Amino acid sequence: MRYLTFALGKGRLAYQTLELFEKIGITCEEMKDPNSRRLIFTNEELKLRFFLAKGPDVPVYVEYGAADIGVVGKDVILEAGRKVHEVLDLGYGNCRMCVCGHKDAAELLKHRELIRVATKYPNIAKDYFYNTKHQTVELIKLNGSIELAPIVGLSEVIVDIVETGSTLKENGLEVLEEICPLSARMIVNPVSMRLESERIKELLMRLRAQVIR
Ligand SMILES: Nc1ncnc2c1ncn2[C@@H]1O[C@H](COP(=O)(O)OP(=O)(O)OP(=O)(O)O)[C@@H](O)[C@H]1O
Ligand SMILES: O=P(O)(O)OC[C@H]1O[C@H](OP(=O)(O)OP(=O)(O)O)[C@H](O)[C@@H]1O
Repeated sequence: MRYLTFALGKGRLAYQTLELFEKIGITCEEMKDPNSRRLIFTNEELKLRFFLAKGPDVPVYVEYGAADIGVVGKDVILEAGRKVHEVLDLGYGNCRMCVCGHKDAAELLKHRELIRVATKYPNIAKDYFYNTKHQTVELIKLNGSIELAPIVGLSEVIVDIVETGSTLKENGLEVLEEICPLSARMIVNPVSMRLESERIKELLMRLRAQVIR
């Protein structure tokens, strides 16, 4: 039997992903050691391999088949636009992709003015403004602390993740429009889906039973 390989997004989602796998009897204790520099972990008994990767790299590993399965946020899947099958909403990492800014920027959105939009997610922002809203905007790609942009005058609005809303509140900003809800998702390589369909279906069935609870 060949190994099934999993690419798991590092960061916020990693702990809950490992917990979920543990619930269905897939354990990888070594992965939890924060001091380990080891990159890939094997469960010989179940013929599984796991590795943690930066979120945006997960769909890349899965599209190329270097990983059969990936777990990553919906935001990353939408932004990456890779040829992967999204098979399951895992029900954690819930947040929203939103257009945010100072209250008065709502008028600029309403009148579809040519505004600057700062974001870590240019593809999601472009799709929203051009295809959903039919509004021409100037996109500015940033890599973090996106809320700074409207405060220092880099842009009128931002497109970013909102979870509790406290980052916005503490910086005098608010949600102006909601783009879509987000959560952790499981993705599968299309070829693996066919070649390993029995193993993947069984895994999905067991995961679904946990997710619904
Ligand atoms: N408050 C939140 N902020 C950002 N992401 C969140 C939040 N809540 C849930 N998520 C989900 O968790 C995923 C991973 O978030 P995390 O912050 O670890 O990654 P990241 O934003 O790529 O981090 P970094 O840029 O620091 O590497 C996101 O892609 C998103 O789907
Ligand atoms: O609604 P909240 O609960 O406040 O969460 C949302 C904030 O968290 C994320 O930032 P992150 O902590 O990943 O840092 P970053 O801005 O450097 O990416 C996101 O980009 C928002 O800034």
